[in-house]
Amino acid sequence: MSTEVTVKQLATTVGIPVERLLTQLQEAGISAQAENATITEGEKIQLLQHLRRSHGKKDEPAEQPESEATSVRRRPATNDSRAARPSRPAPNRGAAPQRGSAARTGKSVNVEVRRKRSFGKRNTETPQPAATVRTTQRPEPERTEAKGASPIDEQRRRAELEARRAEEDARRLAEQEALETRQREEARRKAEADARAKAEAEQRRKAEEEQARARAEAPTARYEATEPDEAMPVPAADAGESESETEQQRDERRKAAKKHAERSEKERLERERERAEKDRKAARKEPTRTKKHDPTTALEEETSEEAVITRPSVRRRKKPGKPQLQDKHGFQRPTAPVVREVEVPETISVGDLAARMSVKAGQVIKELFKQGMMVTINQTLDRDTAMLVVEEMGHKAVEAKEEDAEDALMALLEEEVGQAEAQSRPPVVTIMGHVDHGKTSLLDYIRRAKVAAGEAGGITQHIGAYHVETERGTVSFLDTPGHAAFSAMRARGAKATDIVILVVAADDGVMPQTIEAIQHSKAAGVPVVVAVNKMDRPDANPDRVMQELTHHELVPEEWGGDTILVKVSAKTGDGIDDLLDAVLLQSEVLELKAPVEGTAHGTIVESSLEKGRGTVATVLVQSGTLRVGDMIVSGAEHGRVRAMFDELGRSVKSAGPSIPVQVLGLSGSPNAGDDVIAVTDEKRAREVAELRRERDRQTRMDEQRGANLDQLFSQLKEGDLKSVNIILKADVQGSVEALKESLVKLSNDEVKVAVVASGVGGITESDANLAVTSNAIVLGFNVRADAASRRVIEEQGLDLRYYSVIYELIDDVKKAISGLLSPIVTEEIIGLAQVRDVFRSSKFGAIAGCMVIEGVIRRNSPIRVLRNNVVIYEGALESLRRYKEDVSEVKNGTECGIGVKNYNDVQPGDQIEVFERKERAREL
Ligand SMILES: Nc1nc2c(ncn2[C@@H]2O[C@H](COP(=O)(O)OP(=O)(O)OP(=O)(O)O)[C@@H](O)[C@H]2O)c(=O)[nH]1
Repeated sequence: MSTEVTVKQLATTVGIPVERLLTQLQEAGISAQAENATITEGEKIQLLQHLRRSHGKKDEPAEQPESEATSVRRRPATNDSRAARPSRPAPNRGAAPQRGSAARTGKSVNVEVRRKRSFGKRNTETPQPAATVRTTQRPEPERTEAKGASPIDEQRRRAELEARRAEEDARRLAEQEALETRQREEARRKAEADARAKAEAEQRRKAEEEQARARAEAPTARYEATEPDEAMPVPAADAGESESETEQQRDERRKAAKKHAERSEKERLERERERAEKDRKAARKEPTRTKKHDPTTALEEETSEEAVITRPSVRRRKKPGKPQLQDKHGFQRPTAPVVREVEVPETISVGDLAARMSVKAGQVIKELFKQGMMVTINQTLDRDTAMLVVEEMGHKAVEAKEEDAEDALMALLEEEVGQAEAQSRPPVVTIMGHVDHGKTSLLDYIRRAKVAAGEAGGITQHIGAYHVETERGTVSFLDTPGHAAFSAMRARGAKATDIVILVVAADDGVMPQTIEAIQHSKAAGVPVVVAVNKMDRPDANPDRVMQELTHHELVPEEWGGDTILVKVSAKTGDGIDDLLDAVLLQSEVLELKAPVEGTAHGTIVESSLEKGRGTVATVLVQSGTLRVGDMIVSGAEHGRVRAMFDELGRSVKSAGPSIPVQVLGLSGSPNAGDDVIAVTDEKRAREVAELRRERDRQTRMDEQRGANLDQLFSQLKEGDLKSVNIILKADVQGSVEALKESLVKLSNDEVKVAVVASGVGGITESDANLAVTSNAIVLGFNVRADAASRRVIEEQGLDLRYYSVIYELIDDVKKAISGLLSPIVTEEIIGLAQVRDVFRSSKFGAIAGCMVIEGVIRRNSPIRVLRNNVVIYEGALESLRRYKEDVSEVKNGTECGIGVKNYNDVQPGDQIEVFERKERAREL
């Protein structure tokens, strides 16, 4: 590496004009005439020495001891009276360590300052250390003795200036060298890169040429094959063929290569552009996501999390969308009809049913129209109709199992009963038997009260319940008219009876209703205790009774069977204690138990509406304890227990298991056999009651429709089949149930008996209208038709009949449908009197001051007392007076005084009906 520089370069380095440098060179004796003349290293030193000399500096030998780092020391000694201060080092010099030796003699201080300059570091850093070293080897007048203030200072300043300049020169030279080196290095690298690029291009071109040649012609290929290892001279080898052709080919190849390069470049640029675009998008998303994750506030964080969570989910949803779209054109209509399983609740609206079948409501309406029903979209359908529609429309209908308020209540009750501790309870006994075999007399004897005597026709009509305390224990009795009410209660799911006492008159033996009673008892799984009654009668034949009973699988114990049989007389009371013993023994065998504490649960034995008292329901408590103030739900009714009475009319506060009580407070009359449940919550009671009411309404509608359909059926399809439609009203629910059951059973192969409607209370206009539409006979049992209904009945020519004896009513219907239309004795009302006031007479008791409003009142005719169109008493007249005179009859529109025999409870507002038994032809 040469260290020679031109004059111009040196002038530039030193920072002086070229002319001046040339002059200085000439002065120094260096022969450099032009600016591009070279100056050697030696000449540089020569110039330097000349310059120093020209500035009056002491000439120092050029040869200094060689060292990597030259130290220049200065030891200025002063005898300054003041404290000597170290001289300030030049800014571009390294900090020199100061070492002061403080030798104080009197007031004078000797200060020695030593400076040290080091160039070693720069030398090592510089790529060309030789030049630098040489430059730094310049002898400098560093050691100067201070002699006198002014010349010494001047000399030092000059020396320092000179040194600085020399140093500057050296630095510039070093920098120049470094710059040159860098430039040379760069040039070299560039040359190498160019050469490499050229070689690569040449190589590429050669490869392309080879390929082209290989494709083009074989001779060329052969030619090339002769000189395979000559890479660069290939074009020259081509020149051997034809110069112009080669040139042309080369141009073409070049063009092709260029095109190819351009295409490659274009593709590359395209790829880069795409990549850049992708990166740009990613960069755009990235800050958003990081921003969302930035938890500056809790709310923001939450929001951002939501966004982060929802965003991919949206994408996820979107992704599968694409194939779906692609597949869309492949959609095909289903080839087979879709059959759905439709759950049908108890009631459902047309609209809801359509929705469950996934069809339009119009289709359901159309279907129903086809079946003869005009409905609207909001109309409610019962389950049967809805299921029929579902099946008709080709779907599968299943009954929906719904957990409604009633189910929930029942579940709760079962749970409570299951948890409560069960205790022994009294047996509940039902007395059954044939007519007049002595059921009422037996119960009466047991209760020590005379009830039988006052009953109309000598037959039990009201279904009651009583409990009696005997010396041997408590027994509760249900007094029912035969087995009809018993079976009606059973039909409602009530199992109120534990033991049946089957009364068989010893003088009469087993009769048809005795057999029916046995069958009902067996069907219910209730054990039977036989009471062979009327043993006091001389013609009593208990053996015959036992004999007949064995035909019906009741074998008495004394004959080796397991049936307890007790011979009694309701008249004399003989054997009654034995009968009660037998009942209690049977109950012990049955181990009857029920929880005493907890929610009360029972059964309605009977219920009726009484003026001033509202609904009066006889409830048999079966488990728990019913208390006054309890909220109860019974059938479709509910209410709070206002008061409770026992069978003797005494007010009671509570009733435990197996105890019957009369309950006041229900919202309406429930049916015999309906359950009674005490609930804590009135809301729940109302819900359950409403649910059941709606169900009952639907059932009634079905019943009505069924009756009409039957009639239609009998008229249109089977001309031979006759249907007798009946509307039945009675004074108490028990009678309604018993009559209904008996009437329906009268149906035979030729005639069908249908009870279109039935209920408790007087016959109303609505009943009459229903009778018109359903072409029904109206039967009143101990009830009467009000004025409005009578008008309708007369206008329409309907058949209205009143009865006060169950078996008369049933027999009438029975005989009528059996074709026994022989004239029979019937009742005919001949007069009606309205009670205006009641007077007390010492001789006759209560005397009713009346106005005859219909017909005629006759002295010797039987009468009935009506209150709110319900018969409350039946008997005879004690007295009939007009102006204190006894008269035999009083006509319509006349006032009179009536005394009722053995009855003193007549009240103003009551009606007294006078009737006669007349013989007339059957109309049924
Ligand atoms: N001699 C005698 N007569 C009796 C006895 N038990 C009942 N009677 C009479 O038999 C008749 C009918 O008695 P009831 O008690 O009304 O018979 P019932 O079975 O209740 O009749 P229904 O209510 O119509 O089912 C009455 O006249 C009673 O006086 C008895 O043990 N001996």
